Amino acid sequence: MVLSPVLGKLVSKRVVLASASPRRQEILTNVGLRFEVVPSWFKETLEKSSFAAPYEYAIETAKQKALEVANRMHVKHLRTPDIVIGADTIVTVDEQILEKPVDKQDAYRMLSRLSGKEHSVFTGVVIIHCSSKDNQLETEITDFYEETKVKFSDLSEELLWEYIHSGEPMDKAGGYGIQALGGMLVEYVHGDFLNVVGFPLNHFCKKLAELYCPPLKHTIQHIKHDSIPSVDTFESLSDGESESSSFKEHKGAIKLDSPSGVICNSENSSGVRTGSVVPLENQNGVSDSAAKVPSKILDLMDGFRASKALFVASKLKMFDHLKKKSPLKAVDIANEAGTSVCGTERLLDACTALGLLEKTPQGYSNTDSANTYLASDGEYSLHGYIIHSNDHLWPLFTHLESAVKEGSRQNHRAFGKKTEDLFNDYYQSQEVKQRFMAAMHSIARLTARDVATAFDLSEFKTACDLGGCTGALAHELIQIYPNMKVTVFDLPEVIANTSCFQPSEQRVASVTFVSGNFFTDDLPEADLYILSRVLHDWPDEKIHILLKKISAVCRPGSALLVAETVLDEQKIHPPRVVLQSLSMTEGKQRSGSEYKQLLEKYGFTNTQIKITGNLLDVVLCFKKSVILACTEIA
Ligand SMILES: O=c1[nH]cc([C@@H]2O[C@H](COP(=O)(O)OP(=O)(O)OP(=O)(O)O)[C@@H](O)[C@H]2O)c(=O)[nH]1
Repeated sequence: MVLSPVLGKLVSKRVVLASASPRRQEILTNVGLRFEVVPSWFKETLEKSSFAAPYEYAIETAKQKALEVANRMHVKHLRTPDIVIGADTIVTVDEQILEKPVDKQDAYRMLSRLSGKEHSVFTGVVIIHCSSKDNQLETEITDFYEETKVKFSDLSEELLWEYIHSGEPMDKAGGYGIQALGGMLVEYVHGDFLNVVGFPLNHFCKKLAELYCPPLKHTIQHIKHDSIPSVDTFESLSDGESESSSFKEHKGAIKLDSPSGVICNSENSSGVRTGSVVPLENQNGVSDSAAKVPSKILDLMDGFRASKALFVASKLKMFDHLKKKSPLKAVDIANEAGTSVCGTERLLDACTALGLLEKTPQGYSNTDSANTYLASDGEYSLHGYIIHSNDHLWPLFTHLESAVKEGSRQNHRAFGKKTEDLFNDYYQSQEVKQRFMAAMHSIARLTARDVATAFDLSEFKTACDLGGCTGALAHELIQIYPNMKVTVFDLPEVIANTSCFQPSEQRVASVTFVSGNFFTDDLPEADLYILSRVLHDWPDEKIHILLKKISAVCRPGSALLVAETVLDEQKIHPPRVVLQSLSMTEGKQRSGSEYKQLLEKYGFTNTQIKITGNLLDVVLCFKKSVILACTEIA
């Protein structure tokens, strides 16, 4: 797949499309980009005459649309998006800019102007990279435009009005949709067809390639030729390893002596310095191998060190110490944590190199995201899940080779216990139980907003979160839907331990905790059943029992909401989830069509899937074929 190097880099980013245009959503979905849709509230009212060229107007409008969304998300939500994409399409004819018609007369005015003539369609696109510094939104803006020429045939009055009465022109720039009925008006198209439809995909992909996988430029002067041609076609992206610098285009600067040649340093997208060794004997000529710095492979090789550094710093509560007081010197943190000064200093430097801490002559401080996600007390802290990763997943993954050879989970090797015993263990040992619940709570807090708002659930008066653990999602649901009452149904051992996870100002009456086993006990009544991060963990036989039970208690019109990460149809994205499968649980991760098929088997139809671009995606389906309109919340 030629797109994979770019998509691979975007997969862990929160990408937002600031557009309500269903065409833009479809075009970007078709290439496999994962994104959220947050339509812009910016009104397209810029003064056209103040722009020297029409494309400048389109770019500026696209920019304002995207900035409005970036600012709104930054202020309203805790997670600033990483990338916001905005676009604006206009038509120009006789030096006039045409946008969407406001009514049928306006559509008539536009289309009769276009009749028998060639016109231009411009789409301005902006890609905004966002970050948050001291709670301020920082942006880096890349923009471009594309022009396509379109010629209409002579349109008779009759044809014009027939087309206008079809209703198609109303939400389209210039008053026509080239991809549908409006295609009959067109004599020829010169340029990118999708640009007319609303999004110049080809130019966009090239721009992403420039930003994320730029060609590796030799910075060593005595090499005569570049051994890699510059990337000016999208096709040349197929080499997943030729990625070496970030969208800020860091130029290599440092030359180091090496026994085998010269090391030319540059920075890759994660800011990590990489070096390419150029054999001395090739320095007067072209060396193919010299240009290929396998930075991705090097990063993968070193990934375990980074994970473990994060785990240990979390376990030793370093982010907590620094949240209470900063900057702190290594010696102060070592005293607090009861660790060696030299070891602590190395760990703190490693965390700084990984972008988790900041280092100044006064000492170390947390970054904003360390304060939010790594300190253990934050509302959205991932501390619980990090400790679970260290204490439970890490030992399992050290036995990955055996897991692959034997095709089974390695609990016996990692913990000296069989899977069944270990599962029971979660609910026997208080410490393990709390650790597991804290891990589940971490993820549930972080994902609850996305899950609760993926669809408009306001028509459901009662919901039951099966395996809802600490009730994190339930509390989010009642915040967003004040008329909803939610029952959290989980094992008695879990329910008995939920008190320490409850929000301080909860509306007690709206969330009820009920103990039970969803495989064997009666399920509480509800209009909406929820299975969040449940299905991927269980083998088919168990899923059969569970879905059969839910289907049996669901009244027609009731719904089932499944929150899981939905794999792409090839089942290779997102990589985080593909890697999760290596834990070798008896369950499995599924693609959208697999979820749809599975749910249909149990009488659930009208399946809608919302890819949130975040940790969890959401599938909503309804019992029997009752059609209920569920609109997405922006
Ligand atoms: O042939 C076609 N030409 C144009 C379109 C659609 O027209 C609109 C253009 O409007 P705009 O750029 O302002 O975008 P909006 O739809 O208002 O969405 P935003 O939220 O992004 O402002 C666009 O939807 C094109 O797809 C067409 O479909 N065919």
